[in-house]
Amino acid sequence: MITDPTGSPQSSQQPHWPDLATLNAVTGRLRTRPALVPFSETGRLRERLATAAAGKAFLLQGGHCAEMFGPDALRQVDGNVTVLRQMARIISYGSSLPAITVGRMAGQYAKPRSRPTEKRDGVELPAYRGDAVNGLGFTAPERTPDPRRMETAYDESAAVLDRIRALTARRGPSSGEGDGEFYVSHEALLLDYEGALVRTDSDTGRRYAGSGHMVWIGERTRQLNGAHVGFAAEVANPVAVKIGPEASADELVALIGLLDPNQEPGRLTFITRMGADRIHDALPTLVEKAAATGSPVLWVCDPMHGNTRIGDNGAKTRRLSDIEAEVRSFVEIHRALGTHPGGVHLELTGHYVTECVGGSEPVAVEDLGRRYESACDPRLNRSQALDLAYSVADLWGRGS
Ligand SMILES: O=C[C@H](O)[C@H](O)COP(=O)(O)O
Ligand SMILES: C=C(OP(=O)(O)O)C(=O)O
Repeated sequence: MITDPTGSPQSSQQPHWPDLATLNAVTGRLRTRPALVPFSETGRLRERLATAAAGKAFLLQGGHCAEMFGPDALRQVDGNVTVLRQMARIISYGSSLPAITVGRMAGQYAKPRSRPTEKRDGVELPAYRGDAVNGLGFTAPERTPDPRRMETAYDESAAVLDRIRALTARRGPSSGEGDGEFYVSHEALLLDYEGALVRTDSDTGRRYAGSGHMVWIGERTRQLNGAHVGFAAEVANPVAVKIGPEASADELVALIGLLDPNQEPGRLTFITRMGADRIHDALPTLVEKAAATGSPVLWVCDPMHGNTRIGDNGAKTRRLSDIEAEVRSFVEIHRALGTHPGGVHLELTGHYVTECVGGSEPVAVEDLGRRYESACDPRLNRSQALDLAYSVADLWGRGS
């Protein structure tokens, strides 16, 4: 696991809020706000994911690496929803499986970082940790964590959800089955925010993360005794855990015991992010040992996070060919083991950016500086995302 140099193992990757009085006031106000998503929708997503775990549906999860605040970001929602729905149709058609579409949207405002600070020209400042924590601008005031940003994150999430609902409202009998269904997810990283938005369903008495339909725990925060796993264990949402190449089978078995002790289909997803060059060594044992527990876990491939490289200009990039290779290996491994490859988890945008290399409208290494707009990690642009959707449709279609 990637260790965290900044926080205690109990609650790693948390900001050092300088103003605790404001923090308490903000979390107090957040506790009075309604959940952002209805419990009924969250429950329905769990049912949908159960079908994916059984090999009868496909999970398409994707969106920005880091969502940002403001009108530009809100305008980009349309492009992201459109590309995800286009991908879902391509994949569904090619694989003959219904696609469950889940945005990395309406809450993806907090980022784990490899290093607590960033240095430029001899100046060292706190690293950007997502708009819910601090600003991207490289100045001391911008980079100082500000708890009031968590309230903005709530308001921005609500605005994004409104826009998604407007875009996905059924338009009549010609709209395909499931077209009105679009779910949202994000990394449950910022415990002050997530904790303040837990709500109890008075009908069932179950506790839900009210910040989104599905939440995941990142590779850097999945410590078995950590606060993030503890948080996920307490809520009834579908939860996912990112699994990198250093994970041990014992850790996965322990995560199953902690997060899905009753082995309920649709509850737990493992999102594996191994890297194209490591997946063949790392994944098979993990899948075999987890499957041996009888767990109905849903296996999803994130082919982005294990394939990040640093380009000549110092910026992070990813090659579409590596991304496709990891997805191909993921499918081959699951097919060989008799388990189900359940879907993909992607960083993408519906807009034309030049952050990842390759594709049928190729982005070359020399193009990377042209439209590199991500606040954190490189995303597939619309054309690359559609290229990948065709490869995925072909891979899943061959096995059906
Ligand atoms: O999106 C994921 C992580 O936040 C990201 O990969 C960490 O990036 P860093 O290594 O630049 O901190
Ligand atoms: C940080 C992320 O991934 P990981 O935890 O797999 O590194 C992410 O998906 O934003």
